[in-house]
Amino acid sequence: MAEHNVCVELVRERQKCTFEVQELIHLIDGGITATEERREVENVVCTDPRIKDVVPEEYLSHKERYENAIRKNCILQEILKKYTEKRTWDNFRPSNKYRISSGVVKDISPFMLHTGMFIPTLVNQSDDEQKAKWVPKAMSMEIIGTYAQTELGHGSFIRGLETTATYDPNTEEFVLNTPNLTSYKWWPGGLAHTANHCIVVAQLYSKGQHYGVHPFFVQIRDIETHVPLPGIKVGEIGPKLGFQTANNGFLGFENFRIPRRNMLMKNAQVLKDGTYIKSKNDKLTYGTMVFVRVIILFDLAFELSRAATIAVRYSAVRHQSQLKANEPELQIIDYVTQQHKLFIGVSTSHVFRVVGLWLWNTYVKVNADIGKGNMDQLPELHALACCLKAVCSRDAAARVEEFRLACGGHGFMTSSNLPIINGIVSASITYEGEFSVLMLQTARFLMKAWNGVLARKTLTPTVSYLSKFSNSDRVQWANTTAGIISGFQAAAAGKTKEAYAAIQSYLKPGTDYEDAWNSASVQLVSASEAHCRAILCEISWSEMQRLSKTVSPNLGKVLLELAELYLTYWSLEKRGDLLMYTTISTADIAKLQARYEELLALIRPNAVGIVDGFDIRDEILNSTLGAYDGRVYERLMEEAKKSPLNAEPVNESFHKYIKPLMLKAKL
Ligand SMILES: CCC/C=C/C(=O)SCCNC(=O)CCNC(=O)[C@H](O)C(C)(C)COP(=O)([O-])OP(=O)([O-])OC[C@H]1O[C@@H](n2cnc3c(N)ncnc32)[C@H](O)[C@@H]1OP(=O)([O-])[O-]
Ligand SMILES: Cc1cc2nc3c(=O)[nH]c(=O)nc-3n(C[C@H](O)[C@H](O)[C@H](O)COP(=O)(O)OP(=O)(O)OC[C@H]3O[C@@H](n4cnc5c(N)ncnc54)[C@H](O)[C@@H]3O)c2cc1C
Repeated sequence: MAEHNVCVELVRERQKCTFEVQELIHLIDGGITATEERREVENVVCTDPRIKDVVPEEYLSHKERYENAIRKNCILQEILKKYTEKRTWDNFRPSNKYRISSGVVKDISPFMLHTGMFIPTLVNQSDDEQKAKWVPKAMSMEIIGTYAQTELGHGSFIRGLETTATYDPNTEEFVLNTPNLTSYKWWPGGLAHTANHCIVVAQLYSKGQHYGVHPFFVQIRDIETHVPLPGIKVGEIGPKLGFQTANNGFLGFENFRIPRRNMLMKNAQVLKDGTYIKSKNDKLTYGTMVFVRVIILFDLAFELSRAATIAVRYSAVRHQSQLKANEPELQIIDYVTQQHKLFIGVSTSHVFRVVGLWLWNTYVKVNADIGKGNMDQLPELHALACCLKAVCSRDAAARVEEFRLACGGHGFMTSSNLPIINGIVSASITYEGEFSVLMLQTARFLMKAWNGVLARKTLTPTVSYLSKFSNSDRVQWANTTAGIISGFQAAAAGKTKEAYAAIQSYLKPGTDYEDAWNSASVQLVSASEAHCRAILCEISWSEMQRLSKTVSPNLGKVLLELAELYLTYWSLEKRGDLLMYTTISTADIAKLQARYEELLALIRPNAVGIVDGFDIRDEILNSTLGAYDGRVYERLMEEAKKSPLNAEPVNESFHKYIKPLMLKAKL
């Protein structure tokens, strides 16, 4: 980046920085080589002239926008081939390399579900023979797929799906049907006009018996002509709050036949004669969702880092109002209320990344155990993935909205990119398991764990703290990071105990457990949230502490400040809980508040350096407000001039409508 074009405010901010930004970049990427590899890919893609839009995508019609997204994503796939030649799914791990997609289209890629869910499902749910047949074709994009589970009538309640796959032993085929309107698949990304294959989750019937939902590999369009195959009704579901280029679709089947071996058979099988062989655990069918819930934490960390970069750089460039008479207007980043809006979002991005890595490692370990036939840790992984996905997506959406508000009016401009990021992040609260639904899954686990506490059993690692805080005494508070973590655990234990007690109190004679559960469900969600916050605080603090020891003292100090800010911010937010479940006093809270303000001041001089550490190229930020050089006003005007309305000084609607209206007014 040419430093001479950079605005004076950002030059000054960068001079103030107390740590080596490159070191932070390498830490986030996972090493120097990873940074170099990522930058190489980004450089090749972002400098390809075919990728640059002449007309910004938001001015295109819905149809043009999709076509443009497809054109550019095909170029991306072509370029990426060179870099992913040696890649097999076995060596997959979350990486910053994949964020290049945001440098190609501002909104979501129509191929997102192909890589994000179609391939992972083929890899994790097919038997070896199926894998060998399908995975290479999917990896090379010889076939393009999606994941079709949700229907018009059911999304959360998977057992309620209505699409049927009925086995016909005479032809050794499954017959797929969507018997009514509500059984139409609805939502899958890329399903409408992009994919020629999909994983269809359908109710399995064989020999007159119903065996629940199972995944099937289904070709829906002709490979050559792309025309939907006979018996397939497919189309697009229309514009949404975001995800405009994701090509979400609907899909119906009318006696559509697929070979028996198109049922994904790693876990359960249907033999030629229709005999059903049960899976070791029927929840393994839900495996792709667990995988994606884990990966979502990295996506959220990335989207937060984009929004943070935009809002922090803009706040350093923007001047507004005088703090003291006769003095220049302040950079808005110097208002402490602005720092309060910004820095927690910056720190949250780091927290999600490090907790995401911890969750990923847990996922890999549990999956390896499952491979050896040991399912013991699956419930704990499921409970963790559910609450972390739910809480982190909701927090990320709140932080992105705060970043948008922190940019005042300009944050409302599409050209700031904050509205598009907002759409992307808010969708994640709903997809892959809706917030409350997932929180209640974790609550189920917590209720079982509380039964374990009462029976004095040894609990699994992530809930073992419940035993420690099982009595009614308020926990001794200490104004230290260890004290804060312990306070959050005490709150989680207290809320778990109360939700458990609430269920018991609703369980009067004649009341079903399910009704009592429903009556207590607000408290159950609250217990899940508290449990999740305890995990976020404990894991992020221990991980950031560990990382701080692997870097230079200057960077280590910054990492710890960010981690402590996160803990302190949430202690203040949740002071009510802490007052209920610990001995925290108003004087302790005042000390926390003072420390929080101290941390804002400590982070302030490094704020621009810290977001530079996310190392997000301008083409990936896509923002008039957040570019590296800080030329905010020039960019806003340049982008405004691209409005098609500015192509002519007088729009024809004046002569057609406004002038006649004015003339009529004269009469
Ligand atoms: C880019 C955008 C892409 C988006 C894509 C999508 O959105 S794709 C679409 C994404 N769609 C969604 O995400 C839909 C969200 N909905 C769901 O995932 C499920 O319907 C459900 C989990 C809510 C309920 O399922 P259910 O009615 O079958 O279950 P139940 O409540 O009766 O519990 C029975 C037992 O099973 C356990 N268990 C459950 N799941 C798992 C698991 N994954 N692993 C392990 N275990 C699991 C549970 O803990 C319980 O154990 P317990 O306590 O008895 O020991
Ligand atoms: C942008 C986007 C992309 C998507 N992509 C895909 C895709 O590629 N493939 C795919 O298959 N699906 C996809 N989906 C669908 C998505 O997975 C579902 O929308 C999601 O799982 C929620 O289900 P639902 O829409 O049926 O909501 P509902 O379940 O109808 O939720 C409505 C309300 O009911 C409440 N509710 C429901 N059940 C319970 C309960 N048991 N207890 C308490 N409250 C409850 C919810 O909390 C919510 O407040 C996508 C959705 C979006 C928004």
